[in-house]
Amino acid sequence: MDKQAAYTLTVDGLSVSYGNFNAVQNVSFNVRKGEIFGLLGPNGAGKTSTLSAIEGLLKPQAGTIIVNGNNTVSKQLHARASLGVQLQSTSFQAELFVIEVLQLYAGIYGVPAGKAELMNILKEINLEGSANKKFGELSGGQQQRVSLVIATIHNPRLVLLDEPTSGLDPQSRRQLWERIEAIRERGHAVLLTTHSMEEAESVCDRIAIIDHGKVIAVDTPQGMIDKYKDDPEVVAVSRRGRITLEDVFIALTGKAIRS
Ligand SMILES: Nc1ncnc2c1ncn2[C@@H]1O[C@H](COP(=O)(O)OP(=O)(O)OP(=O)(O)O)[C@@H](O)[C@H]1O
Repeated sequence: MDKQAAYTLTVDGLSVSYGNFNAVQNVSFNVRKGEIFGLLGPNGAGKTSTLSAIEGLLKPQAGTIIVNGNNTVSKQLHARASLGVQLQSTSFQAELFVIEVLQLYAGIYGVPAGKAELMNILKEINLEGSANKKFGELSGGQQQRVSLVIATIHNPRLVLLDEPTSGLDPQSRRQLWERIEAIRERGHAVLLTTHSMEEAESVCDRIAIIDHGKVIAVDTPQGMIDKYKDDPEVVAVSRRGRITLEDVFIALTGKAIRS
């Protein structure tokens, strides 16, 4: 297998600007088939801008993005069809019943699922009892569970998740990790952003740390800990006597809170 075929996503030399401001600068990384890849970075680092460029919502100033073999510019529709994106819950119509939201998106993605199959999907996320509630009546975490199943309803090769577990209770977060791992088991890939170092260590096969629009490290979570564990700055920020991914992250990106 050639190298390119092993990758579900290739981002090469990506730059994104808003006016004169360069939010993403020459960012490159690959996500392999069957891999959960985490993009970590402080507030404003450029994570969402990177995801938006991969989704095709932002036009990059420079760089190439290949999704499942399709260039996002020259083969935009093919690239888009290989992608599942978790939408913010505010993107859904609050007045629709939950089952109708699923019906709507199954239709948009051309998934031939009848009511019984959609009810099964709701059962998987323990929301079968809410099928006839309005979407806007679900709690934030329940809405998030629905938005994840919608992102994966067409079985896409690459799923993009922007802070998928923020606001979820521990039970829902564990269930979501399991659903993300099930995507990997199908040989499909996940690119997620998170501020939870625990989440990155628990579910990500590899991570990239991005800061001020640039990738500063790419490795497995353990590989990153091993590489930096003796670095004096990492040791200095360590709080618990053993080096964690959070210690490495803070030492690499600095202690200052971002404006
Ligand atoms: N539409 C926009 N117009 C102008 N600047 C923007 C726009 N969207 C993002 N930015 C800026 O680009 C930078 C990167 O933002 P981005 O949302 O990609 O960061 P992020 O890493 O996702 O941050 P967070 O962790 O806070 O979600 C920030 O400085 C932000 O202010």
